[in-house]
Amino acid sequence: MTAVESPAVWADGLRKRYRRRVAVDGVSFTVGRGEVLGLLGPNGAGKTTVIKMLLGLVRPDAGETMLLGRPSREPRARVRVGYLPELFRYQPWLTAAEVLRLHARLAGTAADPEVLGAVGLADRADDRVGGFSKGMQQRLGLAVALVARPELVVLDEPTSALDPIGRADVRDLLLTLRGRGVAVLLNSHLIGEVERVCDRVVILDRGRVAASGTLPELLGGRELRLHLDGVGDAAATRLGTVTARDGDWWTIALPDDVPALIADLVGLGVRVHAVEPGRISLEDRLLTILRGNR
Ligand SMILES: Nc1ncnc2c1ncn2[C@@H]1O[C@H](COP(=O)(O)OP(=O)(O)OP(=O)(O)O)[C@@H](O)[C@H]1O
Repeated sequence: MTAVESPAVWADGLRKRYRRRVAVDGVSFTVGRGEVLGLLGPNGAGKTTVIKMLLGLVRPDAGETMLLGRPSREPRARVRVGYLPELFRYQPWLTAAEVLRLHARLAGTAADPEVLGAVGLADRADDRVGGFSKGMQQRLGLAVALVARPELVVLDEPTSALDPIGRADVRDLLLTLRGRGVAVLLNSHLIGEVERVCDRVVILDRGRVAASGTLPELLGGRELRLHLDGVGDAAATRLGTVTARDGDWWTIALPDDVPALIADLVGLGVRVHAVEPGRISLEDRLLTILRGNR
């Protein structure tokens, strides 16, 4: 496998323990070139620890990681990787342009001149970072992640300080990056954001992968939504696996034979007002997975 064909991220069997607390317990996943992968999970699930192990900032107790076809521990693997940490702070006495030049120099390249414009800071290039709002600092952090024209961008909560327009800008930016073949690993609690931009999702819970797949695999077409009244015990049993219920709306696992189900429900005295394909939200899916995991 050449470096070009290899996935942007390859992680196999990652484990990390802090004293007696197991933070990450056998996590494996890949991020393809040009793919946007969302890392989701509750507080303390191990997302940031996984990201830090990938980037060589935390040493795994076990497991292997490759970035862009090279072992992550090699500094050369990280040259084409942009990273926005969860907690970011830049030298307050430097201007935005100086911060970018510094980071480009550290990466051994020239700064991409378009990057401040891409994060909406073109007119603040010569202002000192100490005078930036939190959201502006986060935008600068994104610019830092992109300044060396990376092939992989790792973003840990990139929009936590941003207003709704800033979030929409970041979504557009991620889609532009994907269009250029840049891979993105996105850790975010903003599930709507993940649902809009990610091709694939890995859900971590208590240090393990609780579920993973493309959005259609996780959400699409495998459920049916029914608006029903008069559902007695026999009809409820006939419905099979109920994944969600909101008053008279029932969401069930997609049965093999929908017309047969409807005929049986009518036969059991149920009034069927509506039947529609169910595509549940990622948030509902996440909650179902996490609750099932308790
Ligand atoms: N440096 C550390 N020392 C001790 N424990 C740590 C350290 N870093 C992380 N942990 C523990 O590892 C677990 C996973 O933490 P991590 O920060 O990876 O979670 P997360 O999924 O990113 O959470 P959040 O969504 O709250 O940011 C937690 O129980 C945390 O307390």
